[in-house]
Amino acid sequence: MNERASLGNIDGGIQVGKSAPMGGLPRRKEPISATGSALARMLRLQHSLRTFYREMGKPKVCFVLGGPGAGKGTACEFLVKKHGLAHLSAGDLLREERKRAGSTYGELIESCIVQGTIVPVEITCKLLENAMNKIMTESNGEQDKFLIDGFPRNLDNLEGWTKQMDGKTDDRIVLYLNCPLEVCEARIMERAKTSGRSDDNIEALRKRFKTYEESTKGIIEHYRGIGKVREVDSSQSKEAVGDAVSKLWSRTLAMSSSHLFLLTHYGPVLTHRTQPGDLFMLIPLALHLDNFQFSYFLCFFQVDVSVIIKWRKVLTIKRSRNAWKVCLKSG
Ligand SMILES: Nc1ncnc2c1ncn2[C@@H]1O[C@H](COP(=O)(O)OP(=O)(O)OP(=O)(O)O)[C@@H](O)[C@H]1O
Ligand SMILES: O=c1ccn([C@@H]2O[C@H](COP(=O)(O)O)[C@@H](O)[C@H]2O)c(=O)[nH]1
Repeated sequence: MNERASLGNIDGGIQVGKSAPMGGLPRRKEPISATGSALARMLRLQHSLRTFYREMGKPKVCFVLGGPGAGKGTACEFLVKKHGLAHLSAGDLLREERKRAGSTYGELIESCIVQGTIVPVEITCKLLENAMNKIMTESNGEQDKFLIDGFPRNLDNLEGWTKQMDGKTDDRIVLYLNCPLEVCEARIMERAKTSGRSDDNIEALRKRFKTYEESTKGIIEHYRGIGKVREVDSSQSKEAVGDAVSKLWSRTLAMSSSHLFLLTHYGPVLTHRTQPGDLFMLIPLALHLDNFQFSYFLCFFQVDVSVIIKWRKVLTIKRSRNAWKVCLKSG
């Protein structure tokens, strides 16, 4: 499903964010001795679980950046088709808002687009937030992975997003499509023959290039500095770029959302990063380790079955009533 743009306007008024999937920790079966270290472990565990569930419930975001004509929209469409992600193009949302009857911001948006300058973040951010909420609501929370194309473009965007979204999203990575501006120019001039866009002409394009060089590149560098940039050479053919972004998605994004964690009083005892192609199952697990005294393990996860199989040297898995039980092998 291509969910590009056409998804909301500023008056949409839907609340952002969705609550964590679980309210709190499960009750333990046996009391633990109230020593200081046990308490410290408990608190640490509680803290990691809170963080974990807080992050789990948030929409996951991949920003897609690159010069005008670098192929952001094209790459996003590919990812939507191949991986079923939701695609929000900030530019498309602004163009949509510009033509909405009665919009307060239509003229301002048009003037920014033609001048190649950046629309104030409050407007763009609200449009993005409304569109994300619409998708999440309509999919009953199932669609929670978003490609945000062409945003954040400058410092105002970056600061505004951080402030307005206030940790409501899990901003995973920035997909940077690196393409020489001469290539971008040739592509846009070709697109201009049919696009009908008021900024697809050489005069507006030069202004957009200037804004890109002066403002957007700094944002990409900011993200690179914190290790979030994944770069693809988008001067290649559409197929090659599609392949590259798809591999990136599988290796980086899918992996980071599919850890197997077993959490205990002692903190996480087992984590594993899965490989592309692993089998995933979404099963609520109540896990017990028989040999531990206070043994409430928990998981509400994407569990990679092949990982469990690898661990079968030390663990066995039994089904007991409605729960799966993981037991240490004796001997
Ligand atoms: N790898 C590619 N090789 C050749 N042409 C491409 C490639 N990727 C995109 N194009 C073409 O270049 C034009 C611009 O692509 P696209 O709209 O995806 O870029 P964009 O980065 O989203 O642009 P903008 O920032 O202006 O919205 C389109 O006509 C598209 O078909
Ligand atoms: O976050 C954004 C995104 C876009 N704009 C304005 O829209 C045009 C066109 O954007 P495309 O991504 O090329 O569709 C851009 O030049 C800006 O004027 C914006 O202000 N903020």
